[in-house]
Amino acid sequence: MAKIRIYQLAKELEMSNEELLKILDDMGVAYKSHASTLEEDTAQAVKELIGEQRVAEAARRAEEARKAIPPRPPVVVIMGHVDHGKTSLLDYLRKSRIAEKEAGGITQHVGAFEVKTEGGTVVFIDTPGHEAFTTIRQRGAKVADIAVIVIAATEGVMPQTKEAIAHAKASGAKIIYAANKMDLPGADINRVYQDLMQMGIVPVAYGGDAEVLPISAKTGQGIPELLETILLIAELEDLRADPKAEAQGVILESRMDKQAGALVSLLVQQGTLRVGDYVVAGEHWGKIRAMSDADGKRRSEAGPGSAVQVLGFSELPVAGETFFWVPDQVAAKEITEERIEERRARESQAEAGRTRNLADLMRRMRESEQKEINLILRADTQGSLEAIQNILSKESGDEVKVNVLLAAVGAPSESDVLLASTAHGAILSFNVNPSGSVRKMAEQKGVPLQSFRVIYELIDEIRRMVKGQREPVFKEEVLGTAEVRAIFKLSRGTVAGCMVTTGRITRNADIRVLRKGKEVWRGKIESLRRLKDDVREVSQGFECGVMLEGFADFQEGDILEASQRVEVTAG
Ligand SMILES: Nc1nc2c(ncn2[C@@H]2O[C@H](COP(=O)(O)OP(=O)(O)OP(=O)(O)O)[C@@H](O)[C@H]2O)c(=O)[nH]1
Repeated sequence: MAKIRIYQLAKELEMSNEELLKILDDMGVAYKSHASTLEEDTAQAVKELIGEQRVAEAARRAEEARKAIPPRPPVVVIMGHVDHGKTSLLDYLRKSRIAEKEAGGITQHVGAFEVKTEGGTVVFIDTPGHEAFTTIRQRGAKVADIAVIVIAATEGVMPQTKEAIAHAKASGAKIIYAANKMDLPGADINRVYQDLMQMGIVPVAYGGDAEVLPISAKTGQGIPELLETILLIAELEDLRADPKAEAQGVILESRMDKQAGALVSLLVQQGTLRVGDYVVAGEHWGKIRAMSDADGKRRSEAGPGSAVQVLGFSELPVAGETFFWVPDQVAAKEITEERIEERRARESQAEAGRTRNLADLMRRMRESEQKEINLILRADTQGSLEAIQNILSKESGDEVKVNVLLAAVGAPSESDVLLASTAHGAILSFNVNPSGSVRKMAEQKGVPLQSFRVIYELIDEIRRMVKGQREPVFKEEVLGTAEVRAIFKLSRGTVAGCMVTTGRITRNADIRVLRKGKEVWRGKIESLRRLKDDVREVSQGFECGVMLEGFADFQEGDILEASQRVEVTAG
């Protein structure tokens, strides 16, 4: 930057000459008038100073605006190993709130309930376990701010405790550990401490920052302290929500009732939902006709942190879907229709884009410039897990970080697949084989799942992932060709009546339309039929009807060439 006069700089910085002169005075810069020239580095220093001041001012305003938004209650989910007392804890909490009300008060299940204490209100998600929680997370919604991991102090950390911790961590929720069943003679909080430390989680009692609280879901011992800790963490998290904003939140549950119709439970996270409002959730919309809360009371409005059951959806939205307010029916219809169309388009591409193996995952990571590899490790023994993790810790580099979401003994489970699918990760197993149903689920959800028998093969695979050496190489394999013999214009589109002249045509093949040897179009098949039936493939010598996605200008004599991309396994 060359020399500049003060009034020019003031203009450039969009400020008055007086303001700039004042700043120059503060900086001790000498000048005669606003027409004086500034040295290049002085002008630069002024610019930087003003830049900084403006950033600070914007941050201050943003903070002020945030502080003007009222606090909201924390939302808590309870997770843990089977039989460690999740349901009992929820029951205790639910009862303690009912006891405060008049006897005989009705309660209804609306997916979440509030517990009011002197220190504030806490909202508990009413379904124990991490399946429900993960289904919600799968759709991208963050519902719980805090996860309470229940660990029976009679047993200590068990396999599902680890899974629950992994799920909670992946969701970004703050975690509190509740050592339960402390009323039993066999309970030992030290066992819980030790087990957690083995996982690298250091309890406050040992100088770490993991809150581990002794409780009994049976006697209620320690539960007030648990609630206090939840509220303390909530305060530190400074959770806020604007009741004046447009309502939005998460669908917690939905079911069809023979008499009432669609019963949908939802949690309002922002804004205030009112009877008469229109909302969209996923591909469905509703006009709220009535709302009721966990006490069975009719509500005309529900603010942030309220869980309510609503009437007014004609079809069931999926649990975990986020919902949001829209102004009217026109908007509701248009948005849901758009979404349905988008999904259809995605589905037809899904076949091609689905992650099938680690190489696919790598490619996707590179495309999205993801710098972390999320892994779930499963092995036959604790010893082999430790060995793998030891080597792994040396592989994690600056460029790509290997993030182990869960390392556990035993075969990969369906819950692992959910976790990997939400975190866009892969499951690697050593000396343990996933069951058929787990494999199938992984396939459906596009989660790479690979088993190894030799530790070093597993490590090599990860090394390749880290170094990005596993650039997949594809080649195009021609499956067959078909000749267009007749063209039918139907209401649903144009169908090319074809004869398969060589090889075969498959439903999900890539198609090139060749006219006089030249490619005129390239894309996918919309529908492939033999006689009246949708088929997956048609072989040489048979006739078929083909509709293409986005191409209808067939001419008799056009050749459809079907091919598929196959991965050439690099050495
Ligand atoms: N003595 C004692 N028993 C408890 C306590 N908490 C739970 N139990 C008992 O432990 C058993 C399992 O408790 P649940 O609350 O059903 O455990 P859960 O974790 O919800 O189990 P699942 O729903 O099967 O995953 C029940 O028999 C409870 O009565 C406790 O603090 N003290």
